Amino acid sequence: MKIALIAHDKKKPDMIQFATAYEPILKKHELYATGTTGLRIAEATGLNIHRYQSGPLGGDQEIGAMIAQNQMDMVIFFRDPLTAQPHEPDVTALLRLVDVYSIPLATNMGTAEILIHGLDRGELGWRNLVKEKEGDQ
Ligand SMILES: O=C(CO)COP(=O)(O)O
Repeated sequence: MKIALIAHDKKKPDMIQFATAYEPILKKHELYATGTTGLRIAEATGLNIHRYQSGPLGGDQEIGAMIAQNQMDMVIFFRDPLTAQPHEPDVTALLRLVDVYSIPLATNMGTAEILIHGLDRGELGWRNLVKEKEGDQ
């Protein structure tokens, strides 16, 4: 499965904690991240992670483009609900595409834990069916 990991600055410690705790599960999947989040995760863990641009420089949009091509299976995006972001329109656009394509999304640690356990139990298998169907068209 392809998983996007994104965290706003004040939520990066949460993301590091999450990626460290679930490294054994995450390492079985293809990981993508916005620039700084990806760098921090790579520094803190042994995870191999494809890094896009930093969020404010277009990273959210790059991940959005993958979603638009049905190439992303799960998004874990620890947003900071208390700080204004200069690229808020990009954040909104990414979250909109997640809903357009019914991609499982966690915006906080509580939901991320549930998603990652579901992923490990193989509960995202339906994504392969969606992708196979897309390929048929
Ligand atoms: O701003 C972000 C998502 O909107 C995250 O970007 P960085 O991972 O580059 O800090």
